[in-house]
Amino acid sequence: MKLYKQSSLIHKRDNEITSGQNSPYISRTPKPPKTLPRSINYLFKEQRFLFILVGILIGSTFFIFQPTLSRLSPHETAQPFSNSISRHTQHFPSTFGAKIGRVPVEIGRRRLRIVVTGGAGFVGSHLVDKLINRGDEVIVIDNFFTGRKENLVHHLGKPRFELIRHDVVEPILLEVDQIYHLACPASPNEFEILDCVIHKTNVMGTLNMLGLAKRVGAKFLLTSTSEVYGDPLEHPQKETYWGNVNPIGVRSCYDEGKRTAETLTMDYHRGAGVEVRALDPATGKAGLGQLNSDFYHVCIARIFNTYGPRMCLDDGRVVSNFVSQAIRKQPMTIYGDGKQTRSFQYVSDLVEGLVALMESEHVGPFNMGNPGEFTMLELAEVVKEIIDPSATIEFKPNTADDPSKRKPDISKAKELLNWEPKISLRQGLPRMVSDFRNRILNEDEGKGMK
Ligand SMILES: O=c1ccn([C@@H]2O[C@H](COP(=O)(O)OP(=O)(O)O[C@H]3OC[C@@H](O)[C@H](O)[C@H]3O)[C@@H](O)[C@H]2O)c(=O)[nH]1
Repeated sequence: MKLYKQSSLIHKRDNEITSGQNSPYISRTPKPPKTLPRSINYLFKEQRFLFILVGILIGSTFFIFQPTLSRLSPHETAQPFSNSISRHTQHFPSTFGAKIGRVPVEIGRRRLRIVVTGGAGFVGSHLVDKLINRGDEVIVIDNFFTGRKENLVHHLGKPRFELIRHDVVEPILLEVDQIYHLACPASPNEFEILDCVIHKTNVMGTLNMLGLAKRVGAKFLLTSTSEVYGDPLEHPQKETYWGNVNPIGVRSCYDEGKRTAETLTMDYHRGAGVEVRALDPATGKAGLGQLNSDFYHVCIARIFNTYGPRMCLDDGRVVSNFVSQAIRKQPMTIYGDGKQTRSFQYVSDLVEGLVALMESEHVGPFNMGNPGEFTMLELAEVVKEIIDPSATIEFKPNTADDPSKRKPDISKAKELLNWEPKISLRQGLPRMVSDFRNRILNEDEGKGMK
């Protein structure tokens, strides 16, 4: 009863305030119609409605701009490769000022900082294109031994791109999430003249990049080669095949160098979770066990013969040689009897495979190549068909230890990475030919850029 009286008193006072002529609030608060329910009346009183509107406005402004802000400063909150598994997330293929969707933060993908060693080279520069286009930050390390600035000229000046002249045989410290390690001359032409350099690059360069990955907690991808199978006795080659390599031959700097690089990579991988015991100098006995808890996430791709735009015109590899020769109206040089086989993969297929591997949880090694197999005589016929039906061929002695056949078994990559090449030789060659024609026409190609 007493309560009822009090509440009716309050109610009465309320009515007095809202309806009293002398109240200081009266002139500012719009008078709600008497017929509205009490809760609506309450909303209109004392500018409550205005405050609610302002609150909604501030809240929605935050959600509109938050994805943009998180894209502009990703590394303050960087967790090493925590977001690298992103095949099902949305990418933002834009630089500053370009379209950035109004997407809730959880759906957006954090921008990664990625280093590509050998990024000014043929394969490296195509990989850089892919990473920049999907919205990541890319640092290229290249000593320009075989790489060319011209391959990256379209990225120079972009805020998400950096180019460092550096030889990977020297250590370097960079805060990155992923490392694609491609740096190494890869043409048999270079194997004989750069043998020590190639071996050193494969061993020291890989060690340095693995050390960097370990130190900053980055994921590491090694680009190895089909050359680890040597002159294979198994055909096609599966990843389980150990190879048939001459350890002291003219190609061994590359073959054995890459085999060592694979070994080092797996050593680092196996180092994760291993208990490390040091000898106690005082007692000479094993000291306290210390669990090596670092997570060395590595993966290995074994790359088969690859071709495409930006290959060096005269690097000595068979596809670039035949294409240049046919365009220049010179005879195509076939080494040996031309019956040796290779499988040729278009560069964009390889780039897709490398990215799929990096984004996966698999270590590999994975063969990456196009299983279509051609003799060199057949390849010459395809080049004739596409460039010049009147092109001629010329036989030359073959080089030592040349593998007699090679064709990848890619069932492992198909199954685990859901990857397989899409572009056939007849589809890919014309794309390379137009790039070669332009560069051959331009006599100063590359010279002014170095
Ligand atoms: O003008 C030429 C050049 C090469 N060839 C032959 O064509 C075949 C392929 O030779 P390439 O030099 O293109 O490539 P290779 O298969 O020998 O080595 C390549 O293997 C895989 C990659 O990792 C490396 O880029 C590279 O070492 C060889 O049998 C070679 O003797 C020619 O018949 N004529």
